[in-house]
Amino acid sequence: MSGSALTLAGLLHQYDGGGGFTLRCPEFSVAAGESVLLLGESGSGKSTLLSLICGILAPKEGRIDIAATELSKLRPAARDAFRAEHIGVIFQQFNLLPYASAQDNVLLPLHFSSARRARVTDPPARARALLAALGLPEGTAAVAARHLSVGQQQRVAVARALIGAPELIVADEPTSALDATTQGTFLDLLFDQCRAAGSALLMVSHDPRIGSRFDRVVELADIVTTERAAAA
Ligand SMILES: Nc1ncnc2c1ncn2[C@@H]1O[C@H](COP(=O)(O)OP(=O)(O)OP(=O)(O)O)[C@@H](O)[C@H]1O
Repeated sequence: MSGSALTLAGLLHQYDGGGGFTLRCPEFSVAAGESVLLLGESGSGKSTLLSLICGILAPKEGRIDIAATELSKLRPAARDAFRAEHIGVIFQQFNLLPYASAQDNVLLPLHFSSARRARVTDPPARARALLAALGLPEGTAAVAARHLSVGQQQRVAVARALIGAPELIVADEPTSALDATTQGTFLDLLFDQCRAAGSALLMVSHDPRIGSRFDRVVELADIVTTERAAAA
């Protein structure tokens, strides 16, 4: 499994509440260091699939392998620890700690994973270097996340995902709040950093225009089938 950052097989997920949304993914994989854009309409199940891949949701059936570990076999606490160590997640809403500085937000994953921490020689210096490489103005590292612009918060979220070079970066529409020019610059920086860290990148979006930057573009509908329970 050394050539694969992520492998899904026979996956089945069903939400207990809500509209009875069911998602099946027979097979899908991302190679080590590969960048893949997953395209799908709103409501098609992109975030659900990413939550399964990150171990935030557990599948009813099937298996998820990341970095040669069967994530789907782990209990919730072990899945959280695994995520901290092997996956950098960039959420749609960034999920930054609002009162913590940009630098402290970037350092957060290292508190949850000693292995990831061990891969960074000087964490504060690395956090500042990542923020600078992602285009944060000098001095911004000390500013509380809640005082940063949306674009700056996006960069902090990316630096937090990248620190400690996890095998897989998972990004849920990270450019949705950016204009076209800023989006291009942001993606250049994200790709540079993923390449430097050797991380695979799986990004979901509904915007096909960014596809040319990726090694592979996949339509969600080609890898998953979904069903909704009929309304009562
Ligand atoms: N917590 C939940 N409980 C029950 N059903 C849910 C839950 N979250 C999502 N769903 C259902 O799953 C479907 C897929 O949602 P999901 O967020 O995965 O889609 P998406 O493609 O990421 O959408 P968007 O692009 O708008 O973020 C939704 O239409 C909704 O019906």
